[in-house]
Amino acid sequence: MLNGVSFSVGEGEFVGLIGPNGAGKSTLLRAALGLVEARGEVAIAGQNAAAMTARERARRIAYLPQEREIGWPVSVEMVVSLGRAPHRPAFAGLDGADRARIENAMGRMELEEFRRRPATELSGGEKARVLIARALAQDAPLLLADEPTAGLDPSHQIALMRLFAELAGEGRGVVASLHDLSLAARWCTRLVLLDRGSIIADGPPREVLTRERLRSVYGVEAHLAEAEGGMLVVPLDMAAR
Ligand SMILES: Nc1ncnc2c1ncn2[C@@H]1O[C@H](COP(=O)(O)OP(=O)(O)OP(=O)(O)O)[C@@H](O)[C@H]1O
Repeated sequence: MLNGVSFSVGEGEFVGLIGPNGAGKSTLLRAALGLVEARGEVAIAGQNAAAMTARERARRIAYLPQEREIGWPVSVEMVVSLGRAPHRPAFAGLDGADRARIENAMGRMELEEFRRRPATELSGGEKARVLIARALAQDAPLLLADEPTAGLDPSHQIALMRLFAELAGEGRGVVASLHDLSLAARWCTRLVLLDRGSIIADGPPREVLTRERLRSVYGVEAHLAEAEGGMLVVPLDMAAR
């Protein structure tokens, strides 16, 4: 459940949605997509999202769900190409521009060598990259990603955060829920901290991530440090109750 949550994402912002398990991060992303009933209004570029068709919304918002299941043993290339569906008339084939976007998305996620493999036969992290590539192929101005780094190795985690920062730099809005606070602090332009369905803090990473907040919201003692490229947040132990 969310209580009176209100926030907006501007072009060029890479927002990290952080907070403990059950804080409401997924619910907030799903409410923005109209997947859960929400009292209130979701506007995209000033237009009411509830009044849009699913196709119209999908052209404006790409979504990476938390679940990484791929139901059918279709090829990686086929899964990624589904990202173009909202842009094509029903039953129409892919045109050159669609193919270029699919290739670009697969290249960015380093999936070329997997293109003919059944997506169901990949490892957990590889599947995650396929689903991220599908969301990239959707080429929407707003990208909502639910725990996009879950299951990725350190190199692919950094590559993903770098890519999302680049997408924001190109003028898109990116919102990603994250549990790795160092990744969030180093790559996001802004953090929104949720706890029990409410926004506790919203601002630049250094302002949001304080030792006191990590103690009161996450219940952990953490070491905060500066390192090359930004802040480090290392949870050390449970906070004393
Ligand atoms: N379909 C649902 N029906 C009822 N309650 C739900 C449903 N989905 C989630 N909730 C509840 O809403 C709250 C927020 O859940 P949500 O999945 O948004 O948390 P989260 O911050 O994404 O957590 P996590 O870090 O564990 O993924 C939780 O208390 C959860 O039990």
